[in-house]
Amino acid sequence: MEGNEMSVTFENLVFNRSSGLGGGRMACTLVTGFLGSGKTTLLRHVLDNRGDLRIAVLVNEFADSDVDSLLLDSTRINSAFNLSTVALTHGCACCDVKGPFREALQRIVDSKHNFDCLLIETSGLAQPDKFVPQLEEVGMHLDLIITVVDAESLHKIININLVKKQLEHVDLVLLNKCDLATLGQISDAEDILEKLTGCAKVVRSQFCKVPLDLVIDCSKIEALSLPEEGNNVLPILSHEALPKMKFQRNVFDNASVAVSALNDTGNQSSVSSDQSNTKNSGTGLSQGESFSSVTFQSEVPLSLAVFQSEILPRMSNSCGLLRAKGIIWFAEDRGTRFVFQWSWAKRVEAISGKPWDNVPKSCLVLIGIDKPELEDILLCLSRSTNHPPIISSDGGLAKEYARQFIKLISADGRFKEPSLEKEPLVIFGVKGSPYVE
Ligand SMILES: Nc1nc2c(ncn2[C@@H]2O[C@H](COP(=O)(O)OP(=O)(O)OP(=O)(O)O)[C@@H](O)[C@H]2O)c(=O)[nH]1
Repeated sequence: MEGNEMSVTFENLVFNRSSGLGGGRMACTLVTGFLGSGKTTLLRHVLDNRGDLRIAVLVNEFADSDVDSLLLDSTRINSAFNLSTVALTHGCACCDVKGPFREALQRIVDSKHNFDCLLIETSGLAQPDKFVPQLEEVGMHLDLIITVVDAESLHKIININLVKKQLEHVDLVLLNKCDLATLGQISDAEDILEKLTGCAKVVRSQFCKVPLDLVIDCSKIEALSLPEEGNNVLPILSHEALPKMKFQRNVFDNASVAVSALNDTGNQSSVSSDQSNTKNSGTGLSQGESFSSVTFQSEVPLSLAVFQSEILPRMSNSCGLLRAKGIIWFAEDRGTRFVFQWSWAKRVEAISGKPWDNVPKSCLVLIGIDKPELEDILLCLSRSTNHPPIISSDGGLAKEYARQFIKLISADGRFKEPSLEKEPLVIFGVKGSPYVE
């Protein structure tokens, strides 16, 4: 199915809506699922195809940097609403019941933008039931709990308590990444899900492309007149937006207190880390395993060569890394914003995206079960921002760069033959230019 296809029912609801929200409670859809299963992909699909629906989005991330907001491209979505992004300014969404998450919910309820519904993406390590009381408190109606599942990997993670919990109270399971799974794996996964969830609906998907009325409640929507824009409205919120704050987490049943911290390094790149203990069992994650996250941020570009030759192999060889995601600025292609994704199934994706619309900066989150290993990768990342000096003492490296550059422009008919006489300096000019002899 194509991403922009909407079901007839949904179209009717959107285009013929005449009665609805009124005094009723705002409907909320909670999206949950293990690390890397496709939750953000689902949100992006809904937002890209929302028509004129006003959908508020809250993102709750295990790590403490604003990566999911970056990946969701909230600036673009917000400008479609003609709204500014407002960051949560205190605490962590799912742990601090009376804190910023509750505040954000309240602001969405009170918003004069009259949002049609709210989508909450929970962290890949969160339990959905933790969110329910807070929604009730602000008078929201939890309409649907969706769990996104990686069809190919379900059998490997199904013994993890957290994964079972995420499937406990679910209304709809999106059996995602069906393009990567065999038919056998898909039907095995469906058997597992039937046993675990009982009557929950299971829908196969690729990149979460499902009709929108499956995942959001369109039934109570009324025709909207656009209210005046205000500065304080928040269609996309992410508690990750404040990486420098310290907070406590309590994501898991019996667990866990974690404190985030931020350290600065000398080269304008920074790292932060936090840790949560949980009790899990299953492939790769044993009882008493502890989840950690570290964040790499840098205003200095990374070397693509080092990234490819050192960092990717290190990530692939790591047993403790479960997930990496973020935006990367590479020295070799400074104009392009790369979106990087790495899942624990060792799938790597680096998409060369649009040009930067703000100051270029890398922001990469690593989540895993072996903190020293994560920190080791972090160190490599930090080192990859230390590019070799252009002029070395013997000029050797610079000569090499000069030779490569000469090769490049010699092949381009628009340039005059470059001069090699003053190596490592290259003298060249555009053909017909009066400025260069
Ligand atoms: N091949 C394939 N890749 C997919 C599919 N759905 C999502 N992905 C990719 O899987 C990676 C992870 O997707 P996300 O949507 O970021 O996963 P997530 O659940 O939000 O991840 P966390 O928030 O870190 O837990 C990205 O590279 C997606 O492009 C799918 O159906 N097929």
